[in-house]
Amino acid sequence: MEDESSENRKQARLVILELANMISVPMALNAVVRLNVADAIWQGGANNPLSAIEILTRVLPDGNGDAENLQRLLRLLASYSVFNEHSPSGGGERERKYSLTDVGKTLVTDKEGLSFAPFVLQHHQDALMKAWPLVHEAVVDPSKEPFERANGEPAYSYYLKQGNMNELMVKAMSGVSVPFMRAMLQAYDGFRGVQRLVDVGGSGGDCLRMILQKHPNIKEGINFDLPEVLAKAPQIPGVTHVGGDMFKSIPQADAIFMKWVLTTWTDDEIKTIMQNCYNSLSEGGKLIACEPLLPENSDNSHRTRALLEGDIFVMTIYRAKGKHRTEEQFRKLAFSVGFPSFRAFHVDHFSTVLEFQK
Ligand SMILES: C[S@@+](CC[C@H](N)C(=O)[O-])C[C@H]1O[C@@H](n2cnc3c(N)ncnc32)[C@H](O)[C@@H]1O
Repeated sequence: MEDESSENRKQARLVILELANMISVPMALNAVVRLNVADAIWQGGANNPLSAIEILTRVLPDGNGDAENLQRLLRLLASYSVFNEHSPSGGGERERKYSLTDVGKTLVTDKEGLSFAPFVLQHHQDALMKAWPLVHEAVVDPSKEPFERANGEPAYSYYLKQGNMNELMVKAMSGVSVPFMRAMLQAYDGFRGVQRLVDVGGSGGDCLRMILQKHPNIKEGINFDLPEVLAKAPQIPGVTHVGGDMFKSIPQADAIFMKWVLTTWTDDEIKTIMQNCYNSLSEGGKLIACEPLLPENSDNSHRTRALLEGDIFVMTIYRAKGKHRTEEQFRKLAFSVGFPSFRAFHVDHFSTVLEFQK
């Protein structure tokens, strides 16, 4: 019989209870995003510490709402570094005040109307939430992903049939992709000499717009995505919209850009996409893909956890055999369709630039 009073057992019981209640964390995050708490605290850069009552009067100005319950959410999220908690007079429930940490600031709406908030909302919509109790089914039978089991069809086609889901997806992608692209374009100069660039799965077109701004040598930029997605995408000077299916063919180019596209598909599907890229590239042309890159070793760092969590998200929502891959797995896939040269540029902790040259 184990000694339940030993430190090891106490720790073990604590950790399993923390894990069993972990759902409180993303749902609390989703709640503060729905309430628009980050913008309420930020107030044009003031970021002054505010009590839950003060925040509540900003997010629900009609005077309704429960400040104590808001504070319970803020406390939990302070323990995950989303908010700083200030208790100037050593405690007391009404004394606690909250400001935004660097993590919390990612939820603040910027001048372009973007932030990470739509990504949080996008991940917690009803149709996606319905898939999560079915994760074990991806082990029992991976022929159908949990999202499809729960909703009767695959995620992308489901989004397209629900206009608001498609719009939220585009907004979520822009909010996450724009800051990444700023960092990526500072560190990576592989677009030099490119004249005709196709962005495969370009969504709202932000990535392409930013690449063209930085590299005026690119004379022609093509946003290639599903026609239904492009129908909602804004017109951007210098960018042509071409609707199509990357599994059939991709417009000719001397470089192809692709961000967060390969990850959601199976190995066989990736080979088809990469083969179509290879066929459409001129000799010496490049496929520049930005994808999450899984580390070889498992540990408890933020990076490894964020990438492993994203991997389970892909398995649950997009394809039971779609996944985050290691550098070596990408190298093998690329060689198998004929790309002789491959380089990885580590410009970000989550996504890596993978350059495949024909
Ligand atoms: C995860 S989003 C990435 C969007 C954008 N590249 C970014 O990172 O901000 C994947 C994109 O692939 C597009 N897509 C899905 N299936 C496609 C297909 N068969 N052909 C072309 N694009 C497709 C989706 O519409 C979506 O815009």
